[in-house]
Amino acid sequence: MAAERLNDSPAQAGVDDQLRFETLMTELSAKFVSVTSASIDHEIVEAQKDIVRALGLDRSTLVQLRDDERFVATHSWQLPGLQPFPGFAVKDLPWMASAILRGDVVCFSRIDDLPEEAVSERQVARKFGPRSNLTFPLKVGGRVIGAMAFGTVRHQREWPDVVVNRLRVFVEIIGSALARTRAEDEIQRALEEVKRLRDQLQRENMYLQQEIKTVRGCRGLVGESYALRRVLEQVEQVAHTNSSVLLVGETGTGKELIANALHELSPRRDRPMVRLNCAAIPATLIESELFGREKGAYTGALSRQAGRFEVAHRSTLFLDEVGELPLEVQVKLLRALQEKQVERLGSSKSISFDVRIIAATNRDLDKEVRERRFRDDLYYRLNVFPIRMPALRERPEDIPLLVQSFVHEFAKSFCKPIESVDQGSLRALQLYPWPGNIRELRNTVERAMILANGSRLFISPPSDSSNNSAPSLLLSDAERGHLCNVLAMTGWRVRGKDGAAELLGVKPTTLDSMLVRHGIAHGGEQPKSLSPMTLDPSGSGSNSPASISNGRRADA
Ligand SMILES: Nc1ncnc2c1ncn2[C@@H]1O[C@H](COP(=O)(O)OP(=O)(O)OP(=O)(O)O)[C@@H](O)[C@H]1O
Repeated sequence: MAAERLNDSPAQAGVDDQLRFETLMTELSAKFVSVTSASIDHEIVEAQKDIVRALGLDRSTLVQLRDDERFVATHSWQLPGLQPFPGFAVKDLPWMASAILRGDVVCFSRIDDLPEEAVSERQVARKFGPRSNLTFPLKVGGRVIGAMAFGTVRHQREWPDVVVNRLRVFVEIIGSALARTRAEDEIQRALEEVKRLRDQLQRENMYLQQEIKTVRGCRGLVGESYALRRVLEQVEQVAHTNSSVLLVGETGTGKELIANALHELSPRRDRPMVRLNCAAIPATLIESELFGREKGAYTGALSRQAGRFEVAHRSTLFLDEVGELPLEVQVKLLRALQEKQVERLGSSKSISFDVRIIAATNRDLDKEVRERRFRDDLYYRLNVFPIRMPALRERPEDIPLLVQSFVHEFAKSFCKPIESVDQGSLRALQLYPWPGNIRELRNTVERAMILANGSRLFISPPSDSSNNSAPSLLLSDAERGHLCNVLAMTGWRVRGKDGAAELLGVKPTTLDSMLVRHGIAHGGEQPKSLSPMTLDPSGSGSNSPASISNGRRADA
């Protein structure tokens, strides 16, 4: 057998056998350089088998030191019929354990070769073997983590230097392979943890995005008037299309909120809506804001800048105050919308975009077109789906709900626990024409909240409304105002003696339909503003307008 020959002196050893052993060790070493963590355990046992057979041994065992101070056999191979070596506790074989932990090679051909102090080792070896043994410490990153042993239990043998040296190198390679695959496992575990955290973050992100949408979407809109519900129906109809939407209405009526709602309900909601307030940017800069510019495109263009069309690619571009666009920019905007391409200022390269346009204006664009301040072709292009935002005076029944919503908002930020709003104040607010609409109402409530020093809030309508805008001369506004005044006189009673219908000289049913037409109340019901208005003092664990008692919000 090859092992017997290797046992002999080098002079007697067959060159072929030695060559075969060398070849085996080279092959095994090469294999362990690239072994994967999935196959290393199997490959170690296979190598033990090959080495035991090549050297004519009986068994090989790889033990690893565990926290409980035991060398546990993790890989072993032995000839059929032999018991595997079970491993040992440090305290049971102290001489062997400390030799291994020092990093010494333990080699004996006969049990008697063991030193005197190896008392337990001798006893165990006599009882269970081995009769000859060669044990190498197994190191990972310079630290002893176990040992690999080769031995005989049926006969004694010598351990020529060539065998010891080759096996020592091989065990070092096993140690490196274990270190590498352990590190790979660690990296794999770390990657899996990173992936798990990333998935979790993605889920949380989606949740937060959804939350943001909730805040930004229709839910920020308070009101339940017929006029507002009609607007929200239109929003629902057009949101999912790519059509341009033109929002028209007085300042402060909620056009930007509706633009947000349109975007958030559209398939483009995963990307942020891009805004441009055409009135807030000097005419000279609007072009570069819209279309972008190359560095040096004009004096002062110190850097390259992408235009809003590029930024809004696959999303929505909200052009607020579009009626303020200078005529020359209107031409370029129209061309960009027709060609779906822009060129940055200072560049001749065309950049394609896919952008949905929502435009808003508080100007009367029909009139602007007639007076040639707004291009008719651009107007038709933007006015594909017009939505008219009702003025607040057209929907006074929303005022109590809006007031509640704003009171809650400011009560929280000013830390003022308001329990109720004075009913007389609410009626006065409903009679006020609100030229600045909801923005003005919000500012009015904010002012009242700053001045408030009790649990009941009194709110006075702005006194100098005439400074803000000229009174409306429309017959319908005058009629509406008169209806509200008479209703206020009768305590909002429509029917019966001294009711509003009698005072106005009309049938109660006629008054009912007039109230509906003006959006004051529905079907002769008492207007919502008359119901006792009490604010939930605790905020009911939520700061959202929906949590206000009596409060209702529009939800598209
Ligand atoms: N239905 C509503 N419910 C609650 N708040 C509203 C509502 N409509 C408008 N607001 C609030 O009123 C203020 C003005 O709204 P917004 O800016 O959308 O109006 P706008 O019509 O775009 O005004 P402008 O034409 O001056 O730009 C904002 O604070 C907005 O949150």
